[in-house]
Amino acid sequence: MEDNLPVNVREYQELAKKALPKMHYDYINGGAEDEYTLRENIAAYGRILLRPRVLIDVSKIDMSTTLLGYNMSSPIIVAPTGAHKLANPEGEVATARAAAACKTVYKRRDVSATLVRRAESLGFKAIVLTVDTPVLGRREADIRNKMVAPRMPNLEGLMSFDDDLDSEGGSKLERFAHETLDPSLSWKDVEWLKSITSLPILLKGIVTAEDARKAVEVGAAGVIVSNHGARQLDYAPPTISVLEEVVKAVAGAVPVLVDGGVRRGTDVFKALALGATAVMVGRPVFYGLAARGEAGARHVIEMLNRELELAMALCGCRSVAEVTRRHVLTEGDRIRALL
Ligand SMILES: Cc1cc2nc3c(=O)[nH]c(=O)nc-3n(C[C@H](O)[C@H](O)[C@H](O)COP(=O)(O)O)c2cc1C
Ligand SMILES: CCCCCCC(=O)C(=O)O
Repeated sequence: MEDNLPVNVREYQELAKKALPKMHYDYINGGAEDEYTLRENIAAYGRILLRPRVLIDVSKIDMSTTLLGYNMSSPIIVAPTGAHKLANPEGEVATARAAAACKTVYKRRDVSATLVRRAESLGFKAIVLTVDTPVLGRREADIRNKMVAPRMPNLEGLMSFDDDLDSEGGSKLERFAHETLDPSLSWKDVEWLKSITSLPILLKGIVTAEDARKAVEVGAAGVIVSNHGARQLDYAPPTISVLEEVVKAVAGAVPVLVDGGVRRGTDVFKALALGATAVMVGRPVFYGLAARGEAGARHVIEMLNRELELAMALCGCRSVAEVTRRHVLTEGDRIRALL
């Protein structure tokens, strides 16, 4: 075992910053425009307090849960993210064990269909359709750094990558996204996706009760409360602040997942208490990967799991099912208590 291993996600973030070229660190770490939502995704967790229960035998903690009928050892999963090679040469291979998702529908539906077929034949269990990225958010650090579009090996042979994309205007990634992403993406495309696959489809990027209800209506198998890690629409609400609204709207019809700003096991605990079935982490995995390769990514996930286990024990919860709404005190709760 190496000496002086980081003891939390934030320390991994510091190591990642030292390890990576500025352009790559900024791409991974940055958010859209003023980065209000980026800060708030994390800060909003800080405004939720825990209500521990005591004198409960917590000598055995079971963090296992089920999602779409599959057993999982923990409710923490890796968010669908691209470009892991920016963090480490091993890239996605190093984090693949935890990943089970497909991504955005592209302008070229034939490309999307090929990716879906590939996912099916490789034994993936679900498709994640990212619905918050019809166009790319304005990431000013990438514009300043003239961010070069990362290689996307899964698209090789399906799309052309022009290395000479003119970066005069700033981010080459933005240019690539402009050519690739489909701003006309709409609810009917969910129908289309459903028509070409029997895999369950989860919609990622829902932050309102209205869209959550629609997602259930069109037959989504799950809803992911996400603002894309604050990389798309700045001033979108921090995800933990709208999780409960979405959970209520969905009313148990499908599982609700959440991501954005999760940096501690206590954050995972808070999300579970507010009704999430599972919680996804994006940047923390990149930090681990950048700092220590596959071992770092694994350590980050392990640390979050151990932190969750501790939070459960100290709150008197022996299983995920025992984590309830009564275990957290939100800002809203505090305001209502004053009225
Ligand atoms: C470097 C990077 C690449 C990402 N790529 C994708 C992507 O290709 N598709 C997608 O739906 N979300 C993508 N995301 C967003 C994540 O899935 C997730 O919503 C977000 O990272 C969660 O916030 P967190 O980083 O604070 O945990 C990406 C995020 C990062 C940081
Ligand atoms: C089709 C190119 C866009 C890739 C964007 C990756 C991503 O989602 C991100 O947040 O960055």
